[in-house]
Amino acid sequence: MTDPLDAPTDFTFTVSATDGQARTGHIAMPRGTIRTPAFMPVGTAATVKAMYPEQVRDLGADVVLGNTYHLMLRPGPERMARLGGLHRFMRWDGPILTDSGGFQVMSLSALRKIDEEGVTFRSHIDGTAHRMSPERSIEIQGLLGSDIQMQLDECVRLPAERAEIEKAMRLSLRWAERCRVAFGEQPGKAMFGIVQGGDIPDLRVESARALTDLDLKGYAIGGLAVGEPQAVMLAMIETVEPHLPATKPRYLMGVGTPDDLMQSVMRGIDMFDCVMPTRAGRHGLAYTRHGRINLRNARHAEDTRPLDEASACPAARDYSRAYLHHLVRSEEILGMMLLTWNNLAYYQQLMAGMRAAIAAGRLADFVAETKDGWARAEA
Ligand SMILES: CNc1nc2cc(C(N)=O)ccc2[nH]1
Repeated sequence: MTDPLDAPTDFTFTVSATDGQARTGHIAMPRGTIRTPAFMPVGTAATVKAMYPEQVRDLGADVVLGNTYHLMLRPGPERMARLGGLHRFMRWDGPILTDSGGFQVMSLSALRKIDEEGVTFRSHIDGTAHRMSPERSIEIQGLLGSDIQMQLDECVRLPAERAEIEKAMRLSLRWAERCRVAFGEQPGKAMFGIVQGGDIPDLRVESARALTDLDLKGYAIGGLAVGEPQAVMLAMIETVEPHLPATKPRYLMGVGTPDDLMQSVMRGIDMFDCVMPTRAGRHGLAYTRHGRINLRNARHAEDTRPLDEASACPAARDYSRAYLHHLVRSEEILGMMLLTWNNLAYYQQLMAGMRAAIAAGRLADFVAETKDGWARAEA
């Protein structure tokens, strides 16, 4: 938390160095500074699962993501506001980015219907009916106390026909304008638009150009990491990037693996969120400098080495693989906690490494060295 006396009053993005298409810099906001490229741990239901907020901060995260769909269903936006907002509720005093809820309505709820006005759906928790318009999504994100709010959009799973992708992209553009009006002027906060258009280049360009005309504070690339190969995802980033303002942050939603992050940073992405490190940790998978390790595998049963003796993270440095294997096989809660801690620490170390490499003009070397470390998997 920056000193209130000199905390910025607005949302400003500064690029301090570039290396090819890659950028490093920071977003200054009243609640704190976000170093970019940034990875945002996902705090779905007001918690980064299996982590204390102090740990999330200590491992280098500047910003966390809250899921509007989950929080609007439980505890509810008006109750969250009465309790002082999401920051106080979950004891996170840095910036919080909230998604609009649209993606999770489509992926989690039953009986959902989309029309011009918004989306109607039933809660996956208790089956109650809910309706969310662009205006209500922004209102909910405001009640939560969100610092960076996302427009309501329609994300189409791939593969899909052009007609379906085009219809959803144009609806999302109309909803972007409604969200901009609903958000109004909130100094120190931001609303990001979301580029849609599936895997169709001309629709991606149309979406990016139309959103740029709205002069928003940041631009997300949505509609990816929805079943397409990495090559298609990267091609869409390359298609969209030239049509987004270089002076605004670019946020790639729902991405990704460590390799996805590096390939996307090289193509000009500044912000990421993904459940991969936290979800994988709960399933016994560890991301390390030596590649991904499945601790459920019997080969770790008597391996006294830690995951990474050179890591600054105690979960990676101080516990044997044999112990982690035992915890995972025994389905002990501590196994989920330690591997989640390790994975988030690795993701933040990767982002910090890329920020430094871009500043030094050696991102390509950093990427090659990182991939070489994964390839030299230990015996
Ligand atoms: C895990 N993949 C993923 N793709 C996403 C797309 C969106 C979107 N709004 O297009 C949001 C969240 C997403 N998560």
